[in-house]
Amino acid sequence: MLNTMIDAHVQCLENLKPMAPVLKTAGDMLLQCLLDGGKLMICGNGGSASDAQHFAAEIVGRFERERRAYPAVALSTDTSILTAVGNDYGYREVFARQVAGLGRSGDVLIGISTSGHSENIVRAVEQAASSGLKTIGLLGKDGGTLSRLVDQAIVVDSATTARIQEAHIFILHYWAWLIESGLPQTHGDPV
Ligand SMILES: O=C(CO)[C@@H](O)[C@H](O)[C@H](O)[C@H](O)COP(=O)(O)O
Ligand SMILES: [Zn+2]
Repeated sequence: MLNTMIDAHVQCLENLKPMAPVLKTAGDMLLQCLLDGGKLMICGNGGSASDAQHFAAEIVGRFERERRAYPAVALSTDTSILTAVGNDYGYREVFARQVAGLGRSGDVLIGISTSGHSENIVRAVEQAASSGLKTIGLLGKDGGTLSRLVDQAIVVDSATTARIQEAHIFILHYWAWLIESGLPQTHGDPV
């Protein structure tokens, strides 16, 4: 089984090579947002919530180089907001409500969903559009509903959630590198 998983993982990453232009375009959108004074908002469920938090940490903290902090917020971290909004408005609203409260025109929302169908991500993207944010979907399978809603859809060509998630974190690391390469550096050794 391990060899099968490794082969599928490698194939998923190989399939990203022809997507280089679209991955670069989306990464440049994130970089430009930060250079223009905007912030990144990221949301996902389960493993994708972890990916959202992982990426936000690399933007606010650092990836590989010393530089000033830049703003990125994972919408899966505040349990008081998640429980209040989930309890009062329903789980589908937990991210959209935060986009409504925190999102500003010029910000970018990244919605991460392996199925492309999670309702709370769909609602977050709808809210982002009406609040003037740009949107990127990090998706899988057939891209789902989200592929038709976001400004820039990235669909990992696999039917297996775990393999899609592994490609997603690879893409997020590529974006962290691309963003950091375009931001002013400060003195310090690469990590
Ligand atoms: O990490 C995993 C499976 O590998 C799970 O926690 C998975 O993220 C959850 O089932 C999510 O609810 C799936 O949502 P989505 O990717 O379809 O939007
Ligand atoms: Zn997982």
